[in-house]
Amino acid sequence: MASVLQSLTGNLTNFNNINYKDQNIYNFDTISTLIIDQLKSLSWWKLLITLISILLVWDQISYQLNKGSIEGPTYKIWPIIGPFLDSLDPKFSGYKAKWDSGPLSCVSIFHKFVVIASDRDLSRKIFQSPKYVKPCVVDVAKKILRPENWVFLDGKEHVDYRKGLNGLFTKQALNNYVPAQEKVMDKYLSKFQEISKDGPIIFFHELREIMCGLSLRAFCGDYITEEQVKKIADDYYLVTAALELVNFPIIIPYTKTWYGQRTADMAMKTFAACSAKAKIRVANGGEPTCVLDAWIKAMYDSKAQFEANPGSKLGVRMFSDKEISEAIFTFLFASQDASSSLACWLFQIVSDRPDVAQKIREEQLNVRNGDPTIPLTGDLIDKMTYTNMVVKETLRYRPPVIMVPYVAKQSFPITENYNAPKGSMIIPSVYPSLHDPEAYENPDEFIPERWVEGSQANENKKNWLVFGTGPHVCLGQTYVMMTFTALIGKALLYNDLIHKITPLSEEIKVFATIFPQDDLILQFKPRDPLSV
Ligand code: HEM
Repeated sequence: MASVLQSLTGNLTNFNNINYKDQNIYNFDTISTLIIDQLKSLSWWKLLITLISILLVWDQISYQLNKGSIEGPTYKIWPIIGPFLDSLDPKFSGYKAKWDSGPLSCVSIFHKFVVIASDRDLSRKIFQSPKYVKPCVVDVAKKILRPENWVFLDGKEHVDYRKGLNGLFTKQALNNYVPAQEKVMDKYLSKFQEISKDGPIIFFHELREIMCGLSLRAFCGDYITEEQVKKIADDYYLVTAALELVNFPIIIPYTKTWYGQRTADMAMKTFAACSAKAKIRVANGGEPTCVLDAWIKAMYDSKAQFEANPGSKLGVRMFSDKEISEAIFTFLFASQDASSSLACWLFQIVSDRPDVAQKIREEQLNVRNGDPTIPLTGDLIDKMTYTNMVVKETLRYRPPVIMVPYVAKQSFPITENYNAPKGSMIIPSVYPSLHDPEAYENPDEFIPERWVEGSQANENKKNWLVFGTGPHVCLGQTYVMMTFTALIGKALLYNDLIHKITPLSEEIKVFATIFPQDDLILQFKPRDPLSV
């Protein structure tokens, strides 16, 4: 290294010693010639080492320039790559250390400069600044989700498209999907009893499967077959793996991204076929029972209104089966990991707290007037106030999405003193706001009662960043509250949940979202739903 520096500084010193004035060589051509001559005089390996040295110095300088006054390592400890190796196996403790280091902190990985906001108001500002930021997706996402997919729209185009989707996830629309979802719940809850009859087993994969089943029934109703649901549920983790933040941007056969793309293509083909069937059924007057029906009905209704009144504005245009299938895939993509995370924590938390489980059971029987066989409806779920608070507290205590990556479209003045450079990744964090002692007393304790109406937690609405905020706020948040309230209620009515607690149960594993490190070892033991 010493010889490298000598060679580098030696050549630069020679260059400086030239008396330009005397030789009257101010012009650019002459200087360029000089540099080329100097470089020519180097052997190839000296040249290579010189270039590498320049790159290393530039890497550190550009890091300093981007970092400015915010928290972060004083210099890049690992030149060029930065903490790349850590990012291959992200640790929750690493994120926590970053949040604790200051309201804004940074890291630099290869050429990517990353700014992390831990402060509530700065995080909100980022979420709500579509002028400066847009959601950041890994390069390969456009290939897997397809470049024309709506999730890549930005600004007004995104807002307009979103307007057409919001109606599919309102409470009123969701009520129509509940009966199909209840069938999925019943089927899987029986299966859970069966597969764990000999004692607690790992439930991580089982819960991912039921989540996929619930979503796909809500999205595609009975147009999708059991086998198709099973196939997509089994293979979906390949998409998650392909879309990890650190992944190779080119799709090479038999690599993670290739398997991910194949799975996505297979799922979209299935959804396109479901859409074609739904179009026929809805055209024949079928009432909506799933997202596909509701969307297609909105298209037909708009078309009919427009034809009756040609001067009017077309509300919802007709979408092709391909476009619909891509959008449905994004719903699955957005929901699958976060819902699976919530499912794991929710089942773990209620299993470990018999008092909470008991209160849920009492409420479940009460809202059904003592008849556990009463079918689920939106109105019934509305009455499950305590169960709903348990779901909400789980989302606060263990928020599935701990931070959301955005990218700066232009230099972004996040604070008076700090401008995040254009092209940097800017990450508003969710977790710290949800564990802020000023909003939530004893934030590291699980207290469902903190959500009673008028309470401090309920009043601190600005801290509730579980589903983001701003133009990209989660489309499925009402769906999440309804589905999980109904699911945990039914599960507890009909089962004793036995959790095998291990030293890793409360440790947090990061795999896109967060999970208990031991993957949740659980048993579903049948119980008489009438016994309280
Ligand atoms: C526990 C479950 C879930 C959590 C914690 C969650 C959380 C989030 C978060 C944090 C965002 C980013 C918001 C932002 O950038 O401001 C988001 C976006 C989104 N979520 Fe969810 N989500 C969940 C389930 C679902 C489900 C079930 C759906 C089903 C439709 C869904 C659909 C979406 C969509 C489509 C977006 C992108 C919206 C856009 O870009 O306009 N999510 N979600």
